[in-house]
Amino acid sequence: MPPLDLEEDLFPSTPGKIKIERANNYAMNRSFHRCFTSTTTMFLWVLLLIALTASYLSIQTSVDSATRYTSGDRTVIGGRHWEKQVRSSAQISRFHGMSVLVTGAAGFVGSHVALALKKRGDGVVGVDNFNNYYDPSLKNARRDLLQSHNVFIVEGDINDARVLAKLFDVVAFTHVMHLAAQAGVRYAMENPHSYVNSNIAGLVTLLEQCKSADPQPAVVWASSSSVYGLNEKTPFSESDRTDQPASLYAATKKAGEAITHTYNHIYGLSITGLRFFTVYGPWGRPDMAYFSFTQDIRQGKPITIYRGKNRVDLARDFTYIDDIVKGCVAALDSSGKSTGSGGKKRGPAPYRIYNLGNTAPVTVPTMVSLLEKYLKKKARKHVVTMLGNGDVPFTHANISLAQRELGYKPTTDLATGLKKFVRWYVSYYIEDHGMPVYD
Ligand SMILES: O=C(O)[C@H]1O[C@H](OP(=O)(O)OP(=O)(O)OC[C@H]2O[C@@H](n3ccc(=O)[nH]c3=O)[C@H](O)[C@@H]2O)[C@H](O)[C@@H](O)[C@H]1O
Repeated sequence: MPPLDLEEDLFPSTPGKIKIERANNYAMNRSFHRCFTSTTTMFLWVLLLIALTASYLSIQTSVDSATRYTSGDRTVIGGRHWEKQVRSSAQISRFHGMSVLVTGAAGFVGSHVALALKKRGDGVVGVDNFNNYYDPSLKNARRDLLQSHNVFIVEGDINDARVLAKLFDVVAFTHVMHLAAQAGVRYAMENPHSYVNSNIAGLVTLLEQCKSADPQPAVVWASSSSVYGLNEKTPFSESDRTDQPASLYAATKKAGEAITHTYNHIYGLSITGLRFFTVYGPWGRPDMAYFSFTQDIRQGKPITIYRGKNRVDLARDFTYIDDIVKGCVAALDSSGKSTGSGGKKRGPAPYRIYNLGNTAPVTVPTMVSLLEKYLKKKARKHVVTMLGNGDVPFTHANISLAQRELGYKPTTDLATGLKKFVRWYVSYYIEDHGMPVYD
């Protein structure tokens, strides 16, 4: 009789060292036979696998290129079902309504703007690449929210000209609200190319599509307060210099302003750039300080607070999301028409830039005390001198131009806005997941 543990002995834990010395002849013959049979079977399986892979690849290359793209719910991009969803989402339900393509629609500002437009009866289609710069589950939740209001988000990248072309084939967008971007000031030191890819290459791909479209849409897009860089004159006005960016993020936004200007000049695209000032609020970005501080304070983890030279506190003109949404919608409403079509300019078109800030800078330590109050928990603060990481010491918007031309008037101070944020945070992360509200 063969030893009971024979198979175990023939497949020892150290690969390549088969302990045959304990096996008798009977076992060797049997194992040889088994080995032979299993090698033949394995060979047949490998053949089958190769055949399957080859036929799969040939099917893939022979079908229409559009079928290679699938949306988040596996809808084939360019397919009939996809087209139906896009058309339905773009349906306008108010007199003189717009049809707006919102890029970055699963993002923080994008999801809020898309919803606001849809609620007032505009047609809205979103596009977003659902990247993992921060937790994609938050982006999926925003998508679900929009879906429940019949806003469809196409899962695609603004660098993908074919996806954009298909969207414009299906819908004659009157406006593009371009909010897709690589955000974050300090992350640019870790991943510089993602900024160039999204904020420059992606922007150009989108503008190429807009310029070729007939009719051309008007474009409103997100620039940033960071273009003011190392300026010391406050508050920051649109006419101030923007030639000393402190981060690559800022540099790509500044480049975006120059790039959009050329598309306005050469092709007659109506362009409005909005310089957002540290936007915060419910459904916000987890990479931003107010959000990550909230998470860390709740979990009893230490937070790092940067401080400027000479122990000066850093300050931001924190702007609440609802105010930003009003500014975006007003910019769309007042954008004026693009004059070109099919790549040809037919006359001058508007080129505008506005600050959308709150005009009330608040220091970072004050922001932290507000969070402590609403979370009913003290932060474990670790204060360090600001590193040379792209940060600027303060921001402060002069919003008189936006006030005059867009009727923009922010109404939410940081205390009120953070309270709303914390309320959302608790309901989204804690109550919805059955965890205790406060530790
Ligand atoms: O207006 C913009 O154009 C930008 O706004 C936002 O950038 P910022 O104003 O830098 O916001 P955010 O990171 O929340 O840091 C806030 C403050 O907390 C300080 N900060 C930050 C992190 C930390 O660990 N500690 C700390 O003290 C930090 O030093 C700073 O003083 C957007 O992220 C950016 O995408 C862009 O839109």
